[in-house]
Amino acid sequence: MSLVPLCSDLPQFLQGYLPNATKKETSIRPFITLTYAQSLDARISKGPGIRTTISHPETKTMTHYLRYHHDGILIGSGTALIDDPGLNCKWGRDSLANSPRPIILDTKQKWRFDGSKMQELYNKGLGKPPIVVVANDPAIKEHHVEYAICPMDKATKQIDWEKLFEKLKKDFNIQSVMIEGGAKVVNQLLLRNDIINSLIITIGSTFLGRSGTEVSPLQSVNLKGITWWKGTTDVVMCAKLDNE
Ligand SMILES: NC(=O)c1ccc[n+]([C@@H]2O[C@H](COP(=O)([O-])OP(=O)(O)OC[C@H]3O[C@@H](n4cnc5c(N)ncnc54)[C@H](O)[C@@H]3O)[C@@H](O)[C@H]2O)c1
Ligand SMILES: Nc1nc(=O)c(N)c(NC[C@H](O)[C@H](O)[C@H](O)COP(=O)(O)O)[nH]1
Repeated sequence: MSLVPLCSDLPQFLQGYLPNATKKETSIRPFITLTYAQSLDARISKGPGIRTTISHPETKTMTHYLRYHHDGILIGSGTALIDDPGLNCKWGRDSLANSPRPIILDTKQKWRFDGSKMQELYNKGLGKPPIVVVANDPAIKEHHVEYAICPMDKATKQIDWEKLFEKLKKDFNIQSVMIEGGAKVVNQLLLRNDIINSLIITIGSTFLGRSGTEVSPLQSVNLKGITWWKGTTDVVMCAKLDNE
């Protein structure tokens, strides 16, 4: 399905929140944007296993514009398994060149590239092959997939985000990453003002109800540098996570 044109005021609205392609990034980590679409009751889907459209076509195009500006796009295995996303970039002329590298956080190796929409796009020359994040040398190695081995923290049984992003930059030359969900990933990273450079949230004018998958971090989070855009049915908020 093709995209509707990008709203003319969105590039300027987003400008201060995107990685600066012309400025040499000196940090040991890539520029990281956390982005997702939520309902008015802070749900990102109708419930476990239900792929749910929240964004208006205008903000869907904005998501592809954001993909255009990043080297990598990271999602959790939950999203990969439920949504079977393509994660390519349909904005601009050259889909392959403009697409970010998909990065799937799948330490339990449940997701397969084989048979996925990502593979279909890769085979058609419309998307890049993924990097799968694993904790140990993978038991199964799929053709065209690269693996980022990132040890788990023994206490939390989670990968160390800082080490992962450092690895993505050092070993895969990923200078910017857009994080597109899902809830478990977003809830962790909303607390990481030391890692996240920009937060871009689309809010759709719908309620998804209490059985929906909720985005709500463990503790309160303050924002700064807040700015809003208003579309036909959605609003978009850009902000930075505060250090307080
Ligand atoms: N509206 C949106 O913008 C949006 C975006 C993405 C996903 N979604 C929805 O979100 C839902 C999926 O969310 P979810 O929370 O179930 O899954 P998720 O995508 O957050 O993936 C969770 C999985 O990722 C892995 N993971 C996450 N953090 C990890 C860490 N620190 N270390 C190691 N592994 C880690 C684990 O395997 C975990 O089970 C789906 O319904 C999807 O449609 C909505
Ligand atoms: N911006 C946005 N609005 C939504 O309404 C929605 N449901 C998502 N969800 C993000 C999730 O990761 C999806 O799986 C991918 O957006 C699908 O990506 P593709 O179009 O297949 O490339 N994102």
